[in-house]
Amino acid sequence: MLALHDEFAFIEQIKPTSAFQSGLITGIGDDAALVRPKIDMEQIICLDTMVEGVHFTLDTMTPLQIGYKALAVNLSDIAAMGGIPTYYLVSIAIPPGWSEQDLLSIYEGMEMLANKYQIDLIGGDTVSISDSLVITVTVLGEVEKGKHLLRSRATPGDIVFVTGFLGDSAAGLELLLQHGKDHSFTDFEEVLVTKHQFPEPRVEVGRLLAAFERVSLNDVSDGLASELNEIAKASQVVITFDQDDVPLSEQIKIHNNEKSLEYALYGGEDFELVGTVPASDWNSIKQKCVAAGVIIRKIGTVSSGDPAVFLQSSGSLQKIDRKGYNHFSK
Ligand SMILES: Nc1ncnc2c1ncn2[C@@H]1O[C@H](COP(=O)(O)OP(=O)(O)O)[C@@H](O)[C@H]1O
Ligand SMILES: Cc1ncc(C[n+]2csc(CCOP(=O)(O)OP(=O)(O)O)c2C)c(N)n1
Ligand SMILES: [Mg+2]
Ligand SMILES: [Mg+2]
Ligand SMILES: [Mg+2]
Repeated sequence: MLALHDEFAFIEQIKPTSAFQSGLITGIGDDAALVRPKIDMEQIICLDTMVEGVHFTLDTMTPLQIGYKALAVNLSDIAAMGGIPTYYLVSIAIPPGWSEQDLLSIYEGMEMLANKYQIDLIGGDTVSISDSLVITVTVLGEVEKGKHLLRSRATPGDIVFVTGFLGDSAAGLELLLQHGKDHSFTDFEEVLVTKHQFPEPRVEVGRLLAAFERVSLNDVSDGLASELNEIAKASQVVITFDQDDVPLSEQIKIHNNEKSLEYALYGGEDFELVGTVPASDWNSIKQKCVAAGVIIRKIGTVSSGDPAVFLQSSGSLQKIDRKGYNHFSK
């Protein structure tokens, strides 16, 4: 079955009829989009791709969830820079077998977040492909001049923090691969599965952190071990975190207590934020997160030395390498 009869008729259907952003000059319909950047802001630009068979299958995610997550993972990268998202573009390569309704559902999933964050779809590309669906979302964002958050700003003496719970998405994926998305999951399994299908990008936390003087920040796409190593390397510091402080949900402990730490360290796709701040800012940050309804936990400290990450558990220290999700070593 041909996915679409007419590429142009499809584009007409997904074209927004109104805009949230006042800086939008021309969106969908010309050779390129035109936007007017705000003079006192820096522009942020990122993209992430999701590939059928690699990031999702139709057994793990509905078309609506695929769309939602393709935008969510990019909003997570904007959050990790401390930014406000503004616009997005979508490139979609569609194989045979996908109905027009499936494709509209993908866009509906993206719209859920676009409406929440008041961001405009301003362009993209629609092409055919032989086998697997590929969706690439580009997000533009902005941050006050000098207020962007980098991975490279950790300093000895900082505390290390992480938002939310880690590992739930990987545990949810395991359940989905085992039973398929149409299975009737128990309530606690449903929490894990939902975390995999509808991750919440931590844009509000990124914004509140951007008000602080010095924060290093990264989002958890490939697992805590990988992200902490990225901060350690970018900042040229040592990070030590405590096994007992890794935030694990009640649900993951019920699902598989023994493997829960492994999911948290190496599973990925949590899309929480991990970073470091001066110890003097910690209480204030914690209070602001609590007020915003987001869990945030201190998990470790930063010290000087050759870049490395260590896990502390019952008195012993274990070096944690940059293992985690890697597209080319499985
Ligand atoms: N094929 C590519 N061409 C150019 N830059 C790339 C490519 N792949 C990744 N990057 C860049 O490498 C950096 C790390 O990418 P990635 O690990 O995917 O980041 P994240 O995990 O935050 O999404 C980013 O700055 C990204 O833009
Ligand atoms: C069917 C299926 N198999 C495996 C996974 C697990 N998985 C795929 S990509 C990925 C890591 C995150 O993706 P990546 O493209 O590395 O994101 P980025 O770091 O660029 O944000 C994980 C854990 C999945 N989501 N779905
Ligand atoms: Mg990426
Ligand atoms: Mg990232
Ligand atoms: Mg990413």
